[in-house]
Amino acid sequence: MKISVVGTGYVGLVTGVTLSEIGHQVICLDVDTLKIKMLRNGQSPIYEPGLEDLLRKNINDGNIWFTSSSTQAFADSEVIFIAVGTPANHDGTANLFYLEQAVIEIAKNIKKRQIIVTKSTVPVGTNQYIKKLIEKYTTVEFDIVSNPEFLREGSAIYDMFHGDRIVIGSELDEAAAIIGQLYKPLKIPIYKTDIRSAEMIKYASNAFLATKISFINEIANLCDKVGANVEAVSYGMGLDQRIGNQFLQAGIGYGGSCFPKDTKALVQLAGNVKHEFELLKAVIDVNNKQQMLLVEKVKKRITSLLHKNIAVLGLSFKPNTDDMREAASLVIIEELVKQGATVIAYDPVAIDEAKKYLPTEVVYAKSIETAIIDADVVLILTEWEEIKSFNLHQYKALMKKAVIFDGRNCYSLPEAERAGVEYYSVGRPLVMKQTIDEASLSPIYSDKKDTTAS
Ligand SMILES: NC(=O)C1=CN([C@@H]2O[C@H](COP(=O)(O)OP(=O)(O)OC[C@H]3O[C@@H](n4cnc5c(N)ncnc54)[C@H](O)[C@@H]3O)[C@@H](O)[C@H]2O)C=CC1
Ligand SMILES: O=C(O)[C@H]1O[C@H](OP(=O)(O)OP(=O)(O)OC[C@H]2O[C@@H](n3ccc(=O)[nH]c3=O)[C@H](O)[C@@H]2O)[C@H](O)[C@@H](O)[C@@H]1O
Repeated sequence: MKISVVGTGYVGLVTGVTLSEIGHQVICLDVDTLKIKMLRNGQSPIYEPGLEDLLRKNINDGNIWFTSSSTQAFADSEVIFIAVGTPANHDGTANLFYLEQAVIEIAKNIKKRQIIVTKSTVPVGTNQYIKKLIEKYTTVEFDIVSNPEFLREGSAIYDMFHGDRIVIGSELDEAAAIIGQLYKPLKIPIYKTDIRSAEMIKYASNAFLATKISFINEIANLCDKVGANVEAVSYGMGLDQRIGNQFLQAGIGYGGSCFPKDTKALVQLAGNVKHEFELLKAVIDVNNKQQMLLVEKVKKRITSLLHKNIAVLGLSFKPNTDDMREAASLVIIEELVKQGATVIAYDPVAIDEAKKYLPTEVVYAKSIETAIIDADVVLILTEWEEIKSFNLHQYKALMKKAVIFDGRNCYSLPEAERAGVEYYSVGRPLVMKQTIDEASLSPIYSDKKDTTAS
């Protein structure tokens, strides 16, 4: 099939490359000419495991092309996928500016009947709006399909080939059948529904996953106070198949380009129809507090952050991506810098991207070793494999005193105990075996016994 994809970001590029891999002829359009230039040279503008190899293979096989010309992009297309960004406005509503621009370009340039598929995450009712907008600019016939995307960054290619479901929202069985057929080689279950329900499935799914995370983070905070271990708790909960073991990893809260914006957009959407989504508001609130929790623990431990060297390991919002959008590290590092600390940051992949977002005072290290060597305290913010597998004994060997605040529970407690480090994690008991300079230590968990007993 001849397919056009509008927007070559995480979703557009991965979709385009996947569709080309399963036998379609794909042309991708982006207004960012630099991206198009890189893509034509077989270079992926984003770090996504497996993406660049698949991109090059399909460029060489003549299955995928890149352009910044709308005329060229829609000259032969039968199906057009829209995958432009829908970021949050200041008030939390979805910003549809890029979508509107893309839709107008499509409407002005299509010459024959098309199926226009919305992959971008859009509020319920947007596809209906898109339909009306297109009709303003063209008399060419077209059908609208909502086909929300569920891939995760860092495992996007895997997810495209192994997704749990493909949701197709359409008012016309024929259009839904064509899109279903297009995806057939992926052998992923297809769920066909109406357009509004498809739009809602996307927001409800992200909101539910965010709820699971905030829930387990609240349990973790409670575990901290009553002396339980959240790892054991989430494992025990997850054994119940009705609960499931995924998305119960406690930490410093969710970040990324979607959970934060989509939860806010759903609250706004509910507000528009005079429905107070109290539960989701609490989920967002818990997440905002969770991001700062580690800093509060550090402050309790070393009293003042002024002139302290703080090593931060991991900057991206999750491992295996260089995406810094709404990463918890942004909020945490900004606070550390504000309090007068010197931040030495390390990330295996995201440093170049991080520099665009972080305060200029931040110093970047080329390795974990160089980041921690002069540090008073280490903060682990992203569970990259390299960080998780870094030997705990190295902290002990390299730092004057190994004080680690692990926001992602990367190490087991016995491991930390054996290494003799002072180890704070999320929702798990403190490990503090080494001899501690009492003068610099305030009793962060000194009330724990009392609380447990009460
Ligand atoms: N990033 C993710 O993991 C996922 C994102 N989504 C949704 O997919 C949509 C896209 O997200 P991302 O890929 O992360 O965005 P992105 O910001 O990475 O990419 C968007 C791309 O669209 C291009 N663009 C903007 N206006 C354009 C226009 N008029 N014509 C052509 N290109 C244009 C931009 O230059 C950019 O390259 C959003 O609605 C997002 O919520 C859904 C599932 C997963
Ligand atoms: O709409 C989207 O953009 C996508 O949003 C998420 O994908 P993504 O944000 O790429 O990554 P996740 O793996 O979901 O992680 C999101 C955040 O939650 C955090 N998280 C995740 C799981 C967990 O148990 N605990 C936890 O704190 C991660 O560290 C990360 O900051 C969803 O998982 C995708 O299905 C969806 O398509």
